[in-house]
Amino acid sequence: MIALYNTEQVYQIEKAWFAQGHDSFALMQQAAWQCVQRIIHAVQQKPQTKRACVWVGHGNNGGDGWLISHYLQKLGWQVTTVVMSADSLLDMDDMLDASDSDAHKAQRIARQHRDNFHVFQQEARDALAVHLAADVYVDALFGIGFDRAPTAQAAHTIGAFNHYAAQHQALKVAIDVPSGVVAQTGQVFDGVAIRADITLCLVARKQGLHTKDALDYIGRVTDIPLVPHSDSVPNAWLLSQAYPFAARQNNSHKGSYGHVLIVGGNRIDGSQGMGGAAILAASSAMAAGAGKITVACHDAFHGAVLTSLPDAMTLDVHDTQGVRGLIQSAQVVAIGMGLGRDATAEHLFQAYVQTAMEHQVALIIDADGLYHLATLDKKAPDFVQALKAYAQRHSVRFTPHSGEAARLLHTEVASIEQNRFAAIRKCAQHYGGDWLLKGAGSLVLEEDVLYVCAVGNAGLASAGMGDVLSGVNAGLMAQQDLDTDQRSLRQAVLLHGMAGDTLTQTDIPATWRIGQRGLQAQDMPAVIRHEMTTLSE
Ligand SMILES: NC(=O)C1=CN([C@@H]2O[C@H](COP(=O)(O)OP(=O)(O)OC[C@H]3O[C@@H](n4cnc5c(N)ncnc54)[C@H](O)[C@@H]3O)[C@@H](O)[C@H]2O)[C@H](O)CC1
Ligand SMILES: [K+]
Repeated sequence: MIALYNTEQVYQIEKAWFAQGHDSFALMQQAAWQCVQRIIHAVQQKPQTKRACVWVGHGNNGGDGWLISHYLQKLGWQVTTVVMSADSLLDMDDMLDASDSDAHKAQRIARQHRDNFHVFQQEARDALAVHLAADVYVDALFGIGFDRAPTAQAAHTIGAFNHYAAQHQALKVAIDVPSGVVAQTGQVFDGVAIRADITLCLVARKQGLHTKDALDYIGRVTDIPLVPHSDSVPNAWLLSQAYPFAARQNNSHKGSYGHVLIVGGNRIDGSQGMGGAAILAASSAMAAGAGKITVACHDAFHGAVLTSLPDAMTLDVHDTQGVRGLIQSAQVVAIGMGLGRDATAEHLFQAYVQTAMEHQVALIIDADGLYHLATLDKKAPDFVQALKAYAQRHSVRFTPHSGEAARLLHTEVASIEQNRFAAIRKCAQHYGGDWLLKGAGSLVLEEDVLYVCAVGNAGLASAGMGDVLSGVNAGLMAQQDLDTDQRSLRQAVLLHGMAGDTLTQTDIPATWRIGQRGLQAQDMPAVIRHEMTTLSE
């Protein structure tokens, strides 16, 4: 797995390197030289490609850019350097001052050899445009220092970069971070960011490159490590490979693979009801290999459950005695999908979670279960504290999307989205247990280790996909013959993401192809079974 770092950790790695006596400017020279090698490698199929347009900002990312310009010219490339703002240009006496910042040293080297540069916005657009024909566009505007909504000047420059690069069909190479992406959180403001084909990630892989908006801007990420940092503890791990399953023992029987109880699929007076949620969860649990499944749902849906899952047992979700009895014989209870949000549903939720705790049964709390948990956090804090204590010793998984997480933390969705890494840690601190924060680049916090899920796509954001995921989660947790990794929350997230990617892959016959828009939850269980098979070979 690839280690992911937050920006403080990256700065720490660089600081520790300089503290050992290594020169920071030498590091910048090395960074720039390595980037030049990767750029040349990227266009090696087109040997006639020798025109670059390098856009430089006024921080150290810009410093990298000035040196990249200079080195490419030393190698015979025709290079135009576009300076974002005149105020970053050294005036003549600055040019003679050898003492100052790395970025200025870089600029001085580039300009002392009379590299040709143009100041964006100072020259009329059409006058500038004639200099902008190139095969490679290099984004050295902002790196890990970009930490807020872009100023007008930054937004204008980023927009121009994307415009001219597209006009010249140039390869877009982002240095360290695509400008406009916040390296800490993956945020992009109003779609203003460099749409890189390649991101050359310096020193260490930034966590923000793999979650939220960043996924649409990073292109292919290549690491340029530059300094040793194996002793630094990463903030998260990038998950892209699911854990393989061992073949099942011949002398096993379905009892070995656990009994899953799905509690949901309710019908609140007058509503159509949400039987589908329970059916999706149940069929996904079976697809993930659960031995036995019982669905405690509104009896109006028992027929539908049996039609889609003949081997499932059903129970009325309001039959508290019956459900409590069944909880005792289940390995895992997944509660919340389509349970409803009225007072009765809240009471059922609390009663069944209480019973699961009394009988040491594993829990998955999703959807309306999370809704009630957030309400009970204020209304019945002792119950929530008891669940937190229980979650320290037993498997309890919470699987919110950003909206549910916001309600659980009694805050706004925006505050979750602006730092998802911090949000998932707050949830775990407050409620205990293991957490999944769904969304682009889902985050998993399991056994206090943070993971970013690199599989899956926007198609998984459709209705019912969360119910499928809860089912896969329950199905894996129920199987006592699986090891910790194979039964883990991150394994469920990977399986779910892989199924979504398989369903929307483009290199299959058109008749079977499903677009991300067309992806539906009921397509998933069959593919989950397929993924389970490929992981068991
Ligand atoms: N020796 C080294 O330290 C090395 C650094 N590397 C490169 O340096 C950048 C990080 O450089 P830094 O100066 O910290 O930040 P940036 O270059 O990203 O520029 C930030 C610059 O821009 C301003 N700014 C921040 N946010 C915004 C915004 N939203 N709108 C407008 N302006 C903004 C901010 O005020 C700063 O002035 C790193 O990414 C590497 O590329 C290398 O690792 C080599 C060694
Ligand atoms: K950049």
